[in-house]
Amino acid sequence: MSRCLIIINPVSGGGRATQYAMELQWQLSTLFEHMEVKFTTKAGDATRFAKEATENGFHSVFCMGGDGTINETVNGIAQGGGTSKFGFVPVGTVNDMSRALGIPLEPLAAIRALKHSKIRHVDIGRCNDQYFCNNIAAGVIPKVVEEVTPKEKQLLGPLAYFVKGGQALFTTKDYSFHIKTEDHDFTIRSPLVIALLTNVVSSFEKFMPVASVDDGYMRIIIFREYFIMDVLRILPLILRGSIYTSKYVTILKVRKANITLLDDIELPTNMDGNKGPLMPVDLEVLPGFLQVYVPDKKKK
Ligand SMILES: Nc1ncnc2c1ncn2[C@@H]1O[C@H](COP(=O)(O)OP(=O)(O)OP(=O)(O)O)[C@@H](O)[C@H]1O
Repeated sequence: MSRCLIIINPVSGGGRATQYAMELQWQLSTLFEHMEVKFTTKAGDATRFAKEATENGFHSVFCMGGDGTINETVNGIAQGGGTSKFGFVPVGTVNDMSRALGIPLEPLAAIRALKHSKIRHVDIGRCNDQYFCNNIAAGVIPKVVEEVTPKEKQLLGPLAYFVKGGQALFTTKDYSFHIKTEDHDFTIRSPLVIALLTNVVSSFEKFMPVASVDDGYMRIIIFREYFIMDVLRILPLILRGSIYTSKYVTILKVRKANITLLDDIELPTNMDGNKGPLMPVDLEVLPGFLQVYVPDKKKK
């Protein structure tokens, strides 16, 4: 009997998820004989639910939420052994994973697209003993991203992160990182380091156009030290999609990396929009690990 679990975060995207719960159940009832629905009540629930379902042989685990809920659910599937297939309906503010995978940003369209879906084997990253689907960032931006309030998200959508991130760029604070990969071993001062698996960061779909979700690599993007005046040049480059070829970043295409902070401070990271581990981080790409439902244009 094919079983699936649906995990719903009732607070994602300002509480939008619950209004689509029935529609999602109805859609999946045409694909699965047995369905369970679980609502999260706190951080960590989605990971626990997804881990249990994967360990118990559920064919698929779906979640409805933002990138934070997706991250938690994928962590659960990975911790449970990775056998369950993964699907999601985006109801968050930024929805980077939807953008990277071509899943409609409108929840009803994403639910309907499940009918004409196929499985794509997508890379995920391991960071210490956790997993990420899109990015892990350390430096000036992650600090302020955590300060974006639900009200700001509701009012401004992804722009809330852009405004805060833009403000953070004006904080020209640099950190000393030691970066070691298969081919590199060096120390560098930088205000912001991002390890990225896809082409999208904070809704900017042209951030890393040369990357794709299943190329088996992550890009380590190291922002160079810059001056306040440079910010006015950096922001348009990010918007235009040409930051990755600019003089403001160094990019390493790698499968593994170890990033250590040499300054004697605690620097938090941000992982797929959630609070990530403290430095140092040990990173590794797990190529094609996650089996994800994505729209199949041919079937449609
Ligand atoms: N019932 C709950 N009440 C409060 N927080 C919850 C609940 N269930 C889950 N969470 C936490 O909410 C966090 C944020 O969720 P998520 O990222 O999915 O939505 P969002 O913040 O609205 O979207 P975005 O990241 O795009 O801004 C998750 O990391 C999760 O730990």
